[in-house]
Amino acid sequence: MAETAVHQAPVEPAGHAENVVEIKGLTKRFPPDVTALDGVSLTVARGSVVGLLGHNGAGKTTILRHLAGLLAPSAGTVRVFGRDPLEHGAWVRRRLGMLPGTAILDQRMTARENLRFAARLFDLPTRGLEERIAGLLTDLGLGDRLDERVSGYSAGMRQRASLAKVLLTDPELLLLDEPSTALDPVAQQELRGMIRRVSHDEGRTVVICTHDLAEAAALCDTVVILAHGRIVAEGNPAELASRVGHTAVEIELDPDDERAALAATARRGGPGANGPGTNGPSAPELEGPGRLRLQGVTRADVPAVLRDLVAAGVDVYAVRPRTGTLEDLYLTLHAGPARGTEEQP
Ligand SMILES: Nc1ncnc2c1ncn2[C@@H]1O[C@H](COP(=O)(O)OP(=O)(O)OP(=O)(O)O)[C@@H](O)[C@H]1O
Repeated sequence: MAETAVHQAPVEPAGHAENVVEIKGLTKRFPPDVTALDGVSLTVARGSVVGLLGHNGAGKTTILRHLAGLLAPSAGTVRVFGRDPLEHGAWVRRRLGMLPGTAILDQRMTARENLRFAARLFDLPTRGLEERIAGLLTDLGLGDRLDERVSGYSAGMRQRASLAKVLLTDPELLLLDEPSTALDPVAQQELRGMIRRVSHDEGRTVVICTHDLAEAAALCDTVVILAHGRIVAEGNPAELASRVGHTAVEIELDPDDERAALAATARRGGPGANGPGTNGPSAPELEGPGRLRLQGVTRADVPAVLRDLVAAGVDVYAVRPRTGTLEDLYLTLHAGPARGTEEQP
């Protein structure tokens, strides 16, 4: 995509602040009684890819809307390229590209026409524009479909054309709101590859909201897990997954012995057994016929677990420790109390 960048619009660079985004104590209340964000502090380093993860309603999109200067904080501060996006809305928006969850293409136009129209709205210079539009769409795999109406595109093609439109202004910061929702696995994979290219290869900073933990693990340098408008965990995906550690054990046994095995292992584990800050499920679970999973059990507990099983007359065929994943941490963190019932920090 580097060859298309030479035709970029002459926007004065945003400066070299190390953190492209700095959010401090951001709280957002919507009347009458919704607290969408509750004291969120977050920095996004230049060139990094940060994923915002969380259930529906956790506050992810509300963060993006503050970054784009579309919402005013109830409390706290937001800085993008060192400036307040409310005060310097046009300046900030000129340097960021937002792919919202909603459609941004006119279905009646072709992809090429959509980008030409956007270029006029953004007042981009016409010199080299046609080559840039064709180059962007080609780079995003739409080279042979440029002149087809968007209404005939698949969901994956529409998302790629939308990304091309967002990249038209050569933004330094990309805000992507669940870009691969509703895409099939192949289209998701393709879009992910393209996001990786425009972020890591081209050095853009990216904030991406996603429900897809595999996507977060594959794309993000840092993952921020939100629950009820607060950050509950933050770190790089591998580091976060390792917090869960080898705290689960999978036991293969005779399916006829499942009930006895559940009874024999029921007292193992317990709240907090998964490590500091976690309160995950600890009851034994059947993962499939003859496959029992014990959460909150470490390697050191295995001999005692086996003794219990043998005493209960259970035939054990195999015991495997299970490495923690980002998904384990996410599920563990979200097993916490519902909004409004949690303890205040
Ligand atoms: N304009 C608004 N008026 C009232 N409540 C709002 C408004 N915008 C968002 N909310 C509420 O704020 C909370 C956070 O919403 P937000 O859209 O940020 O969540 P999200 O994490 O992006 O969820 P999703 O994954 O469903 O997109 C929700 O309870 C939502 O209903």
